[in-house]
Amino acid sequence: MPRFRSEPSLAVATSAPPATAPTTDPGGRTGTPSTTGTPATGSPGAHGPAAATAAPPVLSHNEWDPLEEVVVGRLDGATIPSRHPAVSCNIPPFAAKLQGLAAGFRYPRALLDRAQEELDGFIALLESAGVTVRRPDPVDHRQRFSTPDWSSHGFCTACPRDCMLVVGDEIIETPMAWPCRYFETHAYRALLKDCFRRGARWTAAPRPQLTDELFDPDFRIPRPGEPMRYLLTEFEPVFDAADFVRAGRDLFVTRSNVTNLSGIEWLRRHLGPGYRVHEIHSRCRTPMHIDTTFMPLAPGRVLVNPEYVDVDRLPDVLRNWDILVAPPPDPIRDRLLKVTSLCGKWLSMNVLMLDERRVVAERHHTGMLRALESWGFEPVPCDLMHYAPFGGSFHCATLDLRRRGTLESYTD
Ligand SMILES: NC(=[NH2+])NCCC[C@H](N)C(=O)O
Repeated sequence: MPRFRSEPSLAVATSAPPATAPTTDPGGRTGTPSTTGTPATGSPGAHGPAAATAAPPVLSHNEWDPLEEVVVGRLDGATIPSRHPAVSCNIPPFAAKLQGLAAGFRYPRALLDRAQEELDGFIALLESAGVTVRRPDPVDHRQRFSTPDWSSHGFCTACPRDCMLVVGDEIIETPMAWPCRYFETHAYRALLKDCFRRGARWTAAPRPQLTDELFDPDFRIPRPGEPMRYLLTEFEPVFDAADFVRAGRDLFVTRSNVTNLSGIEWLRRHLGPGYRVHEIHSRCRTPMHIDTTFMPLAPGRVLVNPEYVDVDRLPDVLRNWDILVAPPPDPIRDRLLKVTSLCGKWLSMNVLMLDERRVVAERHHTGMLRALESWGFEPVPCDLMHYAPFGGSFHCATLDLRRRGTLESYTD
């Protein structure tokens, strides 16, 4: 039976100031042989360029090992998404109206400037913590593109978390359901090719057709109390990377309006018997992306959204985990932000772990900062609230390329 509201001490390596290397390089049963993290561990300059020659370009097994290199999104060229049922059913109703009117236009300066200022601060914070920051190339997302079946404008590259999934030393481009995101990974081609050249495994899931057969024409958002419904059919596999989170050999996924069961099955088969993929049922009626619902923060510790997750229905593998119930988000009063956010209020949960103690969290959400502290984490407050019109916060805005650690099972 899961325990609730754990005491601070559990499962956190209680050593050392967080900036130093972890005391144990968890003497794992099953490290990936070619990539044992040992050489760089403990050397003072392990984060810096000096270590770059030895470091594998892509290696990240979970959401909490010490972060060494990360991709951070970019706002340049951001364009209001083209009209599509997969877009409008996943964003708050008022923002959906505005989006319908302004589709294909650039985001207004008023939204860009304040988000950019916060993004710059976030990047500075990561760099000051010794993390190498990589960026996508700037792209003009107003450009139209087409396939034989449809055409669309682009969207933006604010959220690298959504279009690429890192599992161990592999980086997977995911088959996204929003037509406006079809070519999103092109902004990362220079980065991907560089990682490939230096030894990463680079994969793209089968490119979806995104024709009408994928979208249920009778779909409407279920009312409270009605059974859950999803926009997507099983016409072909689609998924966003951000519907998955990683905890070593276990991955957790939410089925959503951008991730269908075929998409989950594709990834399960692709990863093979070395991994287990567990579904987390979300009660969110417009589900899209797991990282405001279920966020593993440390070995055996997961932050859950009490509105979306029924803690009594979590997969059995979590029975020995600490279930940390997220406190209510602090209300957002800024009207412009409220009507333009593409996200719900639970972005307070969208935190980024620097290691299994230090957690970058939104300065505005004081309830969350306090809760993290009471659970024994060290919150690092930062501002990124005005990024919400572009699709997320700290977790969405990043993609960890390298975290120092080995492949472990945390559920046995
Ligand atoms: N990786 C992301 N872009 N996550 C954003 C999660 C947004 C989520 N649909 C919400 O509204 O709360």
